[in-house]
Amino acid sequence: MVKAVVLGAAGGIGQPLALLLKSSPLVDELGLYDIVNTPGVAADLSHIATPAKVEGYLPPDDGLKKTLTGADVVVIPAGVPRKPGMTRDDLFKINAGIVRDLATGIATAAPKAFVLVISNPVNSTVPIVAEVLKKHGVFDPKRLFGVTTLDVVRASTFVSEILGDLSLATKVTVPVVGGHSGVTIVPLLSQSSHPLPSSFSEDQRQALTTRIQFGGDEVVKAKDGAGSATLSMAYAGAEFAIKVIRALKGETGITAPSYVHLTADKASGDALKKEIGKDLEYFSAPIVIGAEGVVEIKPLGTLTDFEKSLIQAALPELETNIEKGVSFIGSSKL
Ligand SMILES: NC(=O)c1ccc[n+]([C@@H]2O[C@H](COP(=O)([O-])OP(=O)(O)OC[C@H]3O[C@@H](n4cnc5c(N)ncnc54)[C@H](O)[C@@H]3O)[C@@H](O)[C@H]2O)c1
Ligand SMILES: O=C(O)C[C@H](O)C(=O)O
Repeated sequence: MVKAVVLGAAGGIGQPLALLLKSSPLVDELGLYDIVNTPGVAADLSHIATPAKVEGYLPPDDGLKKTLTGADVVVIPAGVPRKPGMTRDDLFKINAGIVRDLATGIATAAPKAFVLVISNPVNSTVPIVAEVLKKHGVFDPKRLFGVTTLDVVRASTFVSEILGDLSLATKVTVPVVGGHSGVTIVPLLSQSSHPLPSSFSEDQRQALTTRIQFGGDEVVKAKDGAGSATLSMAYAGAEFAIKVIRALKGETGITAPSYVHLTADKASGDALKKEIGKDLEYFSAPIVIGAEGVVEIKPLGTLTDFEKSLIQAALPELETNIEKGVSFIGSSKL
């Protein structure tokens, strides 16, 4: 039996994500929580002829606790999205408190659940969840995941566009490492499963890298004040959540990208710190997931000089973002 929960389930990401989870035969129970509209979303989804039993709760009457009780996987897309001109870090002011409060609920009602954080700024919200769980004495770094799948989905799509064959998009894999904001998003195009054409110039490589790093801004601009990526994020979030559920159910060797605490697997986490030359607490990389959570953080491997420079450019911002999340909980009363 697998119970999946979406916190922020009535939102732009939450609704299509809940739909995709309800569509999966791997989900037996689906708990939906938001500050608005979840009874309606749950009633609507509950008519779909798939096995998952759906329930929706609002804050009154211990709604968060009721949603989380028995959860195996909790996905968090709660919080405000960007408008044009904003950075993800600009969302910290509002989203940090939302994520803190939801993490407090998880710490008490579902301390063993796998927690998948979508809310931005991911580089800081993941540390916030970790610090809350630590304060409650229930932090297991193997079970906490920042969702960076959308960066990898974008890289697959953009590379397959360049290869002139969108049908390749589901087959092309490009590791994207670092974090989830601007320059902290580091695509490793040299490791693409489908190499770029040999005629591809350095300028084109730079432009493609920038497009992957700032893909989110493309959507924010196109939505023109109405929010950021929701549908592609729901697709990516469901892809990641389903992989986690398959691992929970005992499937081995599942690999997925995620922004994780580097003690989640000490040996490979330490090796990665050596590769990047910095003692960072969190980093995004392809990871192997098992029934207990993170099994291994994959090494970056051989990088081009350009990719090495991208990693170096990412580190200061990542460090600042992590510290901001950690100190927010350090100073807050739970
Ligand atoms: N990790 C990624 O790759 C990625 C991609 C896209 C968007 N995001 C982020 O996801 C978040 C949500 O984006 P969206 O477009 O769905 O926004 P949205 O405004 O459409 O939906 C957010 C939902 O969160 C709910 N919410 C607010 N406070 C809450 C609380 N305390 N408890 C429960 N629910 C609460 C709102 O009622 C709303 O339904 C944003 O922070 C956005 O930046 C991350
Ligand atoms: O760009 C955003 O603010 C949303 C999300 O992080 C994305 O990458 O699309």
